[in-house]
Amino acid sequence: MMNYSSGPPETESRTLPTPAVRAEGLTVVRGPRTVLRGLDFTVPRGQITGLLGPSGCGKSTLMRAIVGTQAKVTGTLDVLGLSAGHPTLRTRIGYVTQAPSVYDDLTVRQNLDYFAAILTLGRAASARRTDIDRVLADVDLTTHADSLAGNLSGGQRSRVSLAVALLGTPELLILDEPTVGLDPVLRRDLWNLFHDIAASRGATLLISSHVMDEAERCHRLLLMREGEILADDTPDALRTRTGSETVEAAFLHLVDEAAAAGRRKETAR
Ligand SMILES: Nc1ncnc2c1ncn2[C@@H]1O[C@H](COP(=O)(O)OP(=O)(O)OP(=O)(O)O)[C@@H](O)[C@H]1O
Repeated sequence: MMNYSSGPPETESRTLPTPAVRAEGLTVVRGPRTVLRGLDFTVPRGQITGLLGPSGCGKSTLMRAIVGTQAKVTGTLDVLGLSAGHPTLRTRIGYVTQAPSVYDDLTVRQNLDYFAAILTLGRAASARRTDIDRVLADVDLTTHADSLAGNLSGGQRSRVSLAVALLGTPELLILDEPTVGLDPVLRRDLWNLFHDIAASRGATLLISSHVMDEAERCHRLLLMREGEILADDTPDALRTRTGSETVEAAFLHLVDEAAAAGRRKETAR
């Protein structure tokens, strides 16, 4: 079983003053529904934190709140020591949504140049080119730089989206289900890339997934269900605490535990 719970990122997080994300009583209302209910958690710096839970539990909503694009957010939500949505966070956070934001009729390099120009208005083309060459190498797409995005495979398109997010050398990367629909080899390659990014530049990655086996690849986990955090721990600690072989079994154990606690509360009324 993979174990990413020890090593340099842990050491780094202990020496840095503030967590990458700190939430207290975080609540989000969407339409008539309270989608996130009073969440308390932190995301440590320099590590990969997996945000896992079933479809519809509120992962994307939480990510949007952290990035600052979600309305009706109450409670405390600090990101890199500032209030979520603070204008100076714009270049310090990279965000990849579920739908790859790539223009099919542009080449990979043209896509990156377009987003680089938006990110820092008025920047010289030669400076943009340096950044573009760097992120192309980061995601291993240098040889596809002049291919039309529309002709790329699903995994390659995901890597173009990731390259866009890496343009500003972000301290915090928020990746919403980046491996969905990819084959096992591409998924493994992308996870290796995420670990490279965390290790080589000390970046913090918050990665959502509803595939529980991806949990084993994270340093820490936030397990969510129905708008609440069920657990905030390392994969090892979760397995040990619940006496489970896998994070999936630990998750199911916690779901049963929460349901039993709910029933006890009802009976006591
Ligand atoms: N615009 C909206 N108005 C009202 N409710 C919404 C809106 N968008 C999403 N929701 C609800 O908010 C809840 C959380 O949605 P969210 O997309 O955050 O979940 P998720 O865990 O990311 O799901 P998935 O894994 O399927 O992407 C869902 O129950 C959804 O129906």
